[in-house]
Amino acid sequence: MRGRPDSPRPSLSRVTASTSLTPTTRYGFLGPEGTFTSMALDAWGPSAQGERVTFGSVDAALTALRSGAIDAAMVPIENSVEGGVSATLDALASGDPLVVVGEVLVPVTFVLAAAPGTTRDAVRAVGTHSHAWAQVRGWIGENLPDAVYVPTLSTASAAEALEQGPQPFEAAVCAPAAARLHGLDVLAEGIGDMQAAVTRFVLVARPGVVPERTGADKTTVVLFQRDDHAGGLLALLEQFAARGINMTRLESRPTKESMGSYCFSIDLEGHVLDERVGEALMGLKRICSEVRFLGSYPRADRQRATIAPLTADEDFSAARAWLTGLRTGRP
Ligand SMILES: O=C(O)C(=O)C[C@]1(C(=O)O)C=C[C@@H](O)C=C1
Repeated sequence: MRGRPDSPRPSLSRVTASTSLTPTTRYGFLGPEGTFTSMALDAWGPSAQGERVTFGSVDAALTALRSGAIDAAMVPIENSVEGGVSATLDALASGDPLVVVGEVLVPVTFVLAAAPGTTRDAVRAVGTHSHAWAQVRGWIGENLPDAVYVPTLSTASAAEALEQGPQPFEAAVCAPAAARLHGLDVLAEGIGDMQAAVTRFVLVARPGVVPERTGADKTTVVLFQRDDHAGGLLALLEQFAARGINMTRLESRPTKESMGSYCFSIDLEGHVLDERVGEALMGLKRICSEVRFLGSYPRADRQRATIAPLTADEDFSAARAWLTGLRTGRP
């Protein structure tokens, strides 16, 4: 994993994957139009011809996906300021299997917006999504120190509500596009505490076709340990280290079964069709109580994996051919 960021903020970027998704695919997302999630879906090329279905939460979208009511769902999974999106990580770690088929990076810019004519002095309460609130806390603390926070289902639902009439909040924290869409006045722009904030979204589908290997891929897994013992996490990570596999995200999440019981949600560089990734997954399958495979998919930044010496596909094939020779008496 990388320590400090050393690359500039990405522009909105997408990757389309060759999957079973077609122009008639029904895409679910956290609505209404104007959310950052809707922008992620806009950036997902093939969605242009599909049907767009809005939901009030990530859980509702994933439940609809599992039931077959929609074919794919765009959900936030990671934010450069707030870290992993727990609602998404937890919903993917349990229940009927779902897989990630692609990812989109969306730069996140917030405005403070209100019904026309509202002044900043009149703002006593602010409505927005909890993740957005966490990203503007510093600005609010300095500029509206007495403002009360009112949680809403999304940033755009706060903006939409203000257009409809008086609410328990006078202003919304939302994307500039949502303020425009709902005819709101922008009272302040660029109010995010980190100007370079980016949210990573993933397109999730029911298991089917695995997106093609591109050489610039990620694989997401959730690992459940058999038991709690000293060095348990190290044993899991060794499976990656021994095969030269870099991780891009590692988080522990409670399994919710008992106090102190955690699983590990991991993104790694590479595709399940890469020999080194396949071998690592087999190693994990041996030592974990469950390895939940959440998909291999093209990276949004198209950054190719660095293949460490002696971990290329040919190195694994040569070693396997050698073992076959030994086993068949023809070394
Ligand atoms: O409310 C929205 O606009 C969303 O798309 C949700 C969401 C999130 O869940 O993190 C997406 C991106 C931003 O980081 C803030 C909120």
